[in-house]
Amino acid sequence: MYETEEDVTNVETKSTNNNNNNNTDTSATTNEPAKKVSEFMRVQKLFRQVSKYPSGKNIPKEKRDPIDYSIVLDFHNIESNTKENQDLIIDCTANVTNTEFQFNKETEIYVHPSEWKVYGLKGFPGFYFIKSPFTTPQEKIWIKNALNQYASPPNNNNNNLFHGPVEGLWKNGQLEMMKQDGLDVELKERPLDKKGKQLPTYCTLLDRLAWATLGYQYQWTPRKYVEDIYEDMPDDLQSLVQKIAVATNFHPYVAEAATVNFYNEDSIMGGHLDDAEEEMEKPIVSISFGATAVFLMGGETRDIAPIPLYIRSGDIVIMGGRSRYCYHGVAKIVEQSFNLDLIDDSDDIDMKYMIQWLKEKNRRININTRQVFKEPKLGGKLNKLHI
Ligand SMILES: O=C(O)CCC(=O)C(=O)O
Ligand SMILES: [Fe+2]
Repeated sequence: MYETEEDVTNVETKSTNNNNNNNTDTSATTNEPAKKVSEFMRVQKLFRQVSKYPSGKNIPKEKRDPIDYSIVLDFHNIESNTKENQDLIIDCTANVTNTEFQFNKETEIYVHPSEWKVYGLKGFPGFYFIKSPFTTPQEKIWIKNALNQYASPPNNNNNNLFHGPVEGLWKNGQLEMMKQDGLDVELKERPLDKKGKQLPTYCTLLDRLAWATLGYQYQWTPRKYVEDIYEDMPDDLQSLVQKIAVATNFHPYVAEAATVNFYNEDSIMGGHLDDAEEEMEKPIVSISFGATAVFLMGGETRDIAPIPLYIRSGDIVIMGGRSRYCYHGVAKIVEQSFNLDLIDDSDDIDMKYMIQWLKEKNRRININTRQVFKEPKLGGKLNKLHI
C-alpha cells in the first residue's frame, strides 16, 4: 500500500505522512485539462462533484449537482440493483453459515452466523461481503476501541508522525468538547510536541486524524513492515477476524497488522493495491462503522473498470484469493449516511460524545487486518493464540 494513481500521475497528490487529513479530496473540478485517465480513475470521478465555479470560488455543498448513485451495487437491497449488478451478485450464505463457530463471551452479541447474509462477486474469487453481523452495542464497542485505544500510543497515527506521541487524544478532545458545551471541566495546559511547540487543540488533532496502525506498524515512507516494530494486536480484533477466516475458508489466519482509517464527509481513498505483506494468500478482513462508503472493487490493473458498491456501518469485506491482488479504494462517503441507530441515549457520556463527533462530519471508521508473514510471527507472541 498505498501508491495511488494520484501519486503516480500527480493529478492530485495524496500524501500519507503529513499532518493534514490525507484522505481529504479538495480537487474536484470540471475544468481540468483532458488527460488520459485510467478506467479506475474514470469511475472514481463519477462520484466527485464539481466543487468550484469557473471563477475559482467554492460552490456551497447544497448547490452542487447531485451524484448519480444508480450504478452502485447494493448488497443490502438486492432487488433494487440494476440488472447488470444483480448478475454480479452471488449468494454464498449457505456455504458460510454451515460453519460452526465457537461463540465466547466477547462475541456472543454478534448476530449468530446462522443469520448472516454473505455474498460474493462474479469475477472476484475470494471476495466476500458479510452484511453487518454486528448488533448496535457491538458496533459501539469497536468505535470506542478505535478512538480510545487504536488511535493512541504505542500505536502510530498520522498526528504522531508530525508531533511525536500524543497521549490521551480522544479523552482530551472530549474534555475540550465538554468545555465548549458549557460543562464544568478543567482543561490542562497542552504539552509541547517533539519540535518544542505547543500541541494544537485536541479537537484539531482529532479533526486531522486520518489513520492509525496496529500490530506490525507499517512504515509509510519506505512502504514496508519492519520486523522489530510491533505492538500488541488487540485480542478481540484477532478473535473476530479469525472467526471470519473460518467462515470464509481462509483458516488459519493470524492478523499481524491493521490499518485503521478515519474518514469524514470529504474523504476519499485513491485506487491502490495492498502488496507490502509477504503473505498475500491470506485475505484482508475489513470492518467499517459510521457513514456509508462507495467502495470501488477494481481489477488487477487500473485499466479495468472497478465495481462501485456500498459498504454500510457494520459490514465486513473480505478480500482474499485473486481479489487480494486487485486495485480498490473509496470513491465517496455518501452524504448524510451516518448510521442513526448508533445515536446513543444511554448514560455513557463518552459514547455519546464519540457518536456526536462521528455524526457531525458524517465520519466513518474502517479497520482492516492483514497477515504479514507466511509463517506468522505476531511479534514473537504467536503462542498466545489458539488457532
Ligand atoms: O476504507 C475502506 O473500506 C478501504 C481501506 C483500504 O483499502 C486500506 O486501508 O487499505
Ligand atoms: Fe486497501
